[in-house]
Amino acid sequence: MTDTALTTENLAVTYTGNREVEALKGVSLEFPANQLTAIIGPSGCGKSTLLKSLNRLHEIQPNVEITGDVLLRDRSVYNTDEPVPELRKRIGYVPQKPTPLPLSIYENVAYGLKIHGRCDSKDELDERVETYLRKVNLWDEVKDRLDAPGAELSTGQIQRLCLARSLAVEPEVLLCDEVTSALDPISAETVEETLADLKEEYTIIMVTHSMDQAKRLADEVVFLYLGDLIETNDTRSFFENPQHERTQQFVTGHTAVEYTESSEESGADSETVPAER
Ligand SMILES: Nc1ncnc2c1ncn2[C@@H]1O[C@H](COP(=O)(O)OP(=O)(O)OP(=O)(O)O)[C@@H](O)[C@H]1O
Repeated sequence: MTDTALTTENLAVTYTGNREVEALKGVSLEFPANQLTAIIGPSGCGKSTLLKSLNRLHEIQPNVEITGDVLLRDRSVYNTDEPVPELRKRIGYVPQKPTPLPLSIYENVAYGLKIHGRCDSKDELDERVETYLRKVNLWDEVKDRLDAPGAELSTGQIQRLCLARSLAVEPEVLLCDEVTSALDPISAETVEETLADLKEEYTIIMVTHSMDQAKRLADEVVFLYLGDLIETNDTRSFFENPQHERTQQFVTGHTAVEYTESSEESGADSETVPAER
């Protein structure tokens, strides 16, 4: 039986600013543990909204209403007294544009370990920093300059440093928001290789615009369309034998997005929208 790390129960998110946008319309899903799930769909279909609502990140913005629930294992993410920063430690988030702390490479990784009192001695801290830098395949590139500012690294290296920083607080789930899309192709490939290694050990949920990346990396695929969950399946079945007509259109690059206020806002139009960016 598949072990489920995270569950959404009829999760609905509405932005209530100048215009009301139903970004997610009652999505019920199970994310399997120690696997990588890719969330895909046309622009404006609710991918980022779903990802951010998994660890309550969307609450940073004003005018957002949410109903339903998210369960981490069997504990509610929304109906809980647990402070949100503690929750976000257990469900980490890696953004599209990586931003290192204004600290050294070493301190970028040590920061979370120190704050959460996870190391009793300097030796242990050194060991843990090395462990996490190795996990993201960065150790060999930085071991001789650990005191250099994190910001001096290349964008691809910074993305891996940010991954190491997220892993250092030992999250149960890692949310990755288009983490390769701001990178040059070689850096993107290196980060992708790192994610392929990490998925053996971590539950990763990743938003991607690239179907090729989803095919290469994902164990499971979730397909959203205008805020609705259309189909979820293991990656091979999803691409080789899509069950839903909309999925078939999407995987063949012929998704026609209906003209709605929300699709207008997100830049989609009524013409055929290419599935790949
Ligand atoms: N802060 C906000 N206020 C109002 N509407 C928003 C807000 N954020 C997102 N939306 C709208 O909610 C819908 C879903 O947006 P979301 O960013 O989740 O989609 P997405 O699939 O991640 O899009 P993309 O692929 O373009 O990044 C879109 O119609 C978008 O315009």
